[in-house]
Amino acid sequence: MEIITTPLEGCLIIKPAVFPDARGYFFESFNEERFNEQTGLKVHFVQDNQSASGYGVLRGLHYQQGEHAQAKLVRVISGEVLDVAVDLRAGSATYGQHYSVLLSAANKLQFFVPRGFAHGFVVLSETAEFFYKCDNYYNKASEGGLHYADPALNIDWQVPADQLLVSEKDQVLPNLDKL
Ligand SMILES: Cc1cn([C@H]2C[C@H](O)[C@@H](COP(=O)(O)OP(=O)(O)O[C@H]3O[C@@H](C)C(=O)[C@@H](O)[C@H]3O)O2)c(=O)[nH]c1=O
Repeated sequence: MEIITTPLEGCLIIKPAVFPDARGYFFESFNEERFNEQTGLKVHFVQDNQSASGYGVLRGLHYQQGEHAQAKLVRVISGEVLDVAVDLRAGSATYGQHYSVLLSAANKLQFFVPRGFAHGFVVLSETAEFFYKCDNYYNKASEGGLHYADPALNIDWQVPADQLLVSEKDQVLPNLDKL
């Protein structure tokens, strides 16, 4: 497993060690001891989530506030998505900046998004199944979000605007300057 740092401190790309053979492939999709040893973190995930979406579905940008904040380890089981993290850590040198990474069933990359970030993704393939671990439980009352098309974020979602499918909840999320 390889850890690749990104320009946003704490956001990490994880490249698993894959063992292909005549039958197919094998890899450890998560090993807590190895993950914490190689990242230097002490993360303990308590909830796994999975969603399925069609082309152009954009989920985000989401976070949970305060004591309910979540770090996420995300990956794609089928298809391909553009995954995005936005730095919302007060006082961070990269506050308001985002990082995007292509995650697919083919590249098997995982993306670690620390607490203090908003997270979202858009589906680039016909369909995609998305799987992620969270280090804190879902808490509806503490949900927060940021509008995906906020000009201040300037995120290139790689899907034409008229082909995006966004939930009603996500369509009315505020821009960064209203947080
Ligand atoms: C996130 C979540 C949702 N739900 C419920 C609430 C709702 O009825 C239904 C769908 O919820 P949402 O519309 O919020 O699902 P979705 O838009 O897929 O939300 C997710 O988006 C990505 C980008 C993230 O980063 C996640 O943390 C999460 O916020 O599932 C849970 O029961 N547990 C959970 O952990």
